[in-house]
Amino acid sequence: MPSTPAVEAERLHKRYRAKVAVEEISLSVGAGEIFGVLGRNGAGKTTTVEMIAGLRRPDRGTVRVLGLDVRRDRARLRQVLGVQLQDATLHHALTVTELVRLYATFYPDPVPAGELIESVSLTDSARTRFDNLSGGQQQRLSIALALIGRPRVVILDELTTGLDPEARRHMWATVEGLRESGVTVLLVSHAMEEVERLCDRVALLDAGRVVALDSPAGLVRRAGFAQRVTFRAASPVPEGLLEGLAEVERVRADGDRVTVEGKGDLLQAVSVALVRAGVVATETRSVQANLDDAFVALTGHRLDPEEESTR
Ligand SMILES: Nc1ncnc2c1ncn2[C@@H]1O[C@H](COP(=O)(O)OP(=O)(O)OP(=O)(O)O)[C@@H](O)[C@H]1O
Repeated sequence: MPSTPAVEAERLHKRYRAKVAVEEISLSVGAGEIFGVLGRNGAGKTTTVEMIAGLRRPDRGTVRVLGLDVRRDRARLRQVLGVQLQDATLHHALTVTELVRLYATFYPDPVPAGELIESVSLTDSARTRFDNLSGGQQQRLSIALALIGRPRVVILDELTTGLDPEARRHMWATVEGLRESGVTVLLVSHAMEEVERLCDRVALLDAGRVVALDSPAGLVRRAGFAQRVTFRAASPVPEGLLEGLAEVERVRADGDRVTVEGKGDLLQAVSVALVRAGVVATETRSVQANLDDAFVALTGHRLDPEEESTR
């Protein structure tokens, strides 16, 4: 990691009247990283990135972006930092091209309008008013506007909330393109799939604190979670057969339904052992532990409260 981090936030604290939104948060993001800030609604994600962007004053703590003090060096910050926040208030009566041209006037060397619009696949809608764009198109435009000044650091808040699967994949490709051009991305999300796919490292936030910070794979590992293979056995599984495999940590049987937890290539190990023992397995499923499982291990609750009762 280079000596000057792209983003360095130390011991941030923010209270709104009686409500402490951010208790104490410290983050250091390396240049060129895609860094995820993941947590449930209300965990303090938006407040944190607003303080990092210099848009909200922390009650305590400091923030530097590319070595700049975000409160004191605002003019210089504006030239290196692009921000796409939730509920961006844009001029709704302007067309895509008009908005891009307006924002271009804020920067010394803006990306040419046509190129920028093309990069977020809005060329066919260039003459459409903001109001008449779909949700996904509005999101893509707000990202384009965050990128117009060729920023070296970009903050994206709830990138794909409310988008359909195709628009979401499109947005992910846009972020992957940023990685290729060396831009540092701070990505706020409560969608673990998005974070797992895009981010080099992730800070898990809960109740205004960082509860864990690691690569997505590292977080899942640190939570001590296993892969699970489940199947129905047509005949009894010989005792000790699965327990003896190096990949297996735990075996549970409930009638003919067997659940095996373990590591490595568990599915293959279990399948081969069953075939060799002449046991026919049906309805075989393999599930890998994910960030949501890690979040449960660390905080005691799921990322998506609606899923709490269904898993
Ligand atoms: N301007 C405000 N005034 C009072 N309380 C606020 C304000 N902004 C946020 N809060 C509260 O502070 C807490 C953290 O909010 P914040 O928006 O930072 O969380 P978040 O993790 O980004 O959530 P979401 O995903 O819902 O945006 C929440 O309880 C929220 O209700």
